[in-house]
Amino acid sequence: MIMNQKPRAVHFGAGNIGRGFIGALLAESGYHVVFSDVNNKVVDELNKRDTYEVRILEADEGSEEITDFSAVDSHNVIAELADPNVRIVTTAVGPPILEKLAPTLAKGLQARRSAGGGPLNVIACENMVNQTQTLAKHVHTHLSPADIEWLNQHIGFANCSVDRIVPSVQLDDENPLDVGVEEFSEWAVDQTALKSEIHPPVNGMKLTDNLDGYIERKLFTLNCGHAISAYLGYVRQHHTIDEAMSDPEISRVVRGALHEGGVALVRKHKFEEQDHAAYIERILLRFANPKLKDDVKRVARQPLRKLGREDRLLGPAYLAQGYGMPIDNLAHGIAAVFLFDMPDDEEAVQLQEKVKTHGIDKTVTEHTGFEEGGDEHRKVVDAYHGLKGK
Ligand SMILES: NC(=O)c1ccc[n+]([C@@H]2O[C@H](COP(=O)([O-])OP(=O)(O)OC[C@H]3O[C@@H](n4cnc5c(N)ncnc54)[C@H](O)[C@@H]3O)[C@@H](O)[C@H]2O)c1
Ligand SMILES: O=P(O)(O)OC[C@@H](O)[C@@H](O)[C@H](O)[C@H](O)CO
Repeated sequence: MIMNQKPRAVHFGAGNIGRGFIGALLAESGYHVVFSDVNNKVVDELNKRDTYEVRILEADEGSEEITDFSAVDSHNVIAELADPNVRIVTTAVGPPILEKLAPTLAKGLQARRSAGGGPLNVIACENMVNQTQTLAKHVHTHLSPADIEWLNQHIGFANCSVDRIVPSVQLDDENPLDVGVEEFSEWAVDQTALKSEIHPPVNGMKLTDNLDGYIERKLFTLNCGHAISAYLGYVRQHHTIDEAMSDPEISRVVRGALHEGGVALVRKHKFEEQDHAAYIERILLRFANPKLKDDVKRVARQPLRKLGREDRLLGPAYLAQGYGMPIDNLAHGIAAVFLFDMPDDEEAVQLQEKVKTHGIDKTVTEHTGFEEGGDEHRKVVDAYHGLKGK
């Protein structure tokens, strides 16, 4: 057992958001952060070095120095999870990875139970609705009923919404761990699901009992506009999001889509109209940040996930439709997803194969739920043909 009195946090996924946001906040808040990653190169670098920098990529550049971290590969993380000094477990690995990570987390929590370890909270910081609950379900499949009972009493699984644009940019720094981020950040956590107080409190973590509002506002606005700018950017051969947003045709569609979804979000969550309009404007400015150099391919990654019914494109489209609002710009953005032809993205390859084999009409129906002959289906397919011809 590791006998260090300092509170520890285990964070799975030492990538962009792991090093650039969640891990950095935990370290700044007084935790020793143990990163767990399957990438041995990152694990070695994290163990070799004492610090890395989080560089703010804005007109007024600044940087934060992150210290007090170590790293383990997934085999050694089980002992870490049993350590009573570990108070919080976070992930930022990508939604499809949570199922793969679950057996290890289950073993670690079993080891914690055997060691008589105390409560802790698990928070999956992934861009998808209720991912911590999804992780909990996967973990349960690897546990006995008695373990699950113990888990229900001692381990909080709290959903969250996490927002900070962290591009995959290789900074020309000497330290490969350095990461570039935008200044803005927001991390909202469902406090109703916590099983123990988060102590020490994490700077910048907002505890809320209205998480649904935060999740939908962020996913259906920031990620919606981001995705549309990326897919249209790809079609119109732009390389980065800021470049795409400087294309008047793209920025018009993105702004239009955010307002279509926005009207519905304001109604559903009873947001103040003016506040939401300001939220949209702030997001458009964030996209235009030329220092981020955020690759359209990163933002467009995994198009099948992004076409999920509760995700950033169809989520706001169905919401707007439900309130009888038009969805012309959202449909335009959705159409562009079917043109994302990226050989090194497995989901893009699958989608392109479907379009080739079944044709665009059927593929749109399968992935959007819009019936052939319906207004929404026609809008998406017409926009697809219009974009394809460009
Ligand atoms: N980058 C952003 O701007 C941003 C912002 C908010 C939320 N997110 C979300 O955060 C998550 C991660 O995104 P990212 O941009 O940091 O991706 P990334 O690819 O930079 O990082 C993911 C990391 O997870 C590691 N990993 C993969 N499988 C693993 C496993 N089984 N165990 C431990 N580590 C594993 C990878 O090696 C990689 O280091 C995604 O869900 C994303 O939607 C990203
Ligand atoms: O991470 P994804 O693939 O779900 O989405 C790509 C980007 O839109 C996303 O990473 C944003 O940069 C992030 O959500 C900002 O908070």
